[in-house]
Amino acid sequence: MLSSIIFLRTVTFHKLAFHSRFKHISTEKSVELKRTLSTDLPQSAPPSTRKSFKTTRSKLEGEQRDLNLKQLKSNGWQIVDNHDAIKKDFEFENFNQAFAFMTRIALLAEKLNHHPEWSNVYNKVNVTLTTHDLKGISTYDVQMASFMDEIHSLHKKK
Ligand SMILES: C[C@H](O)[C@H](O)[C@H]1CNC2=NC(N)=NC(=O)C2=N1
Repeated sequence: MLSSIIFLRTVTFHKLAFHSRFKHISTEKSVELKRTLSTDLPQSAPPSTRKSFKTTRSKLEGEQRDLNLKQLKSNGWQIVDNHDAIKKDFEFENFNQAFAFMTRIALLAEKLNHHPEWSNVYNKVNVTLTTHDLKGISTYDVQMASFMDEIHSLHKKK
């Protein structure tokens, strides 16, 4: 009788110890993972871009197009001749940083169902953005470009 009580107390103690240790790690890790994988723009991003992911997808035309392309050009984006797209080459400290950038963008691409045309060689990522369904540059391309510039500013070559 006594031995079974001692046995049960021991088992209970180890269970509680395991749970609290595992729970601590999982909470900490899950918070870190959430932050790393977030597709929300960092707090440093201009408030306007943070809200813009809620907008619908529409092809840029007229004055809206001119204003947005002017802003993108000032951030180093170029218009691709022969097809309505924007492009930019990003450089990072190393491959790890380049891949971390691509991982963040990939999560946004899946969230928006809007995917970049891109290539990566070591610490460089070359990006072209256009909206195939609309055969041109859309609001999603502008939002993705802004997000790329914001994430690049966190990882870029010092
Ligand atoms: C079927 C799928 O939803 C569509 O092809 C999506 C996927 N990702 C996309 N990405 C881009 N850049 N343009 C699109 O038009 C597009 N369309």
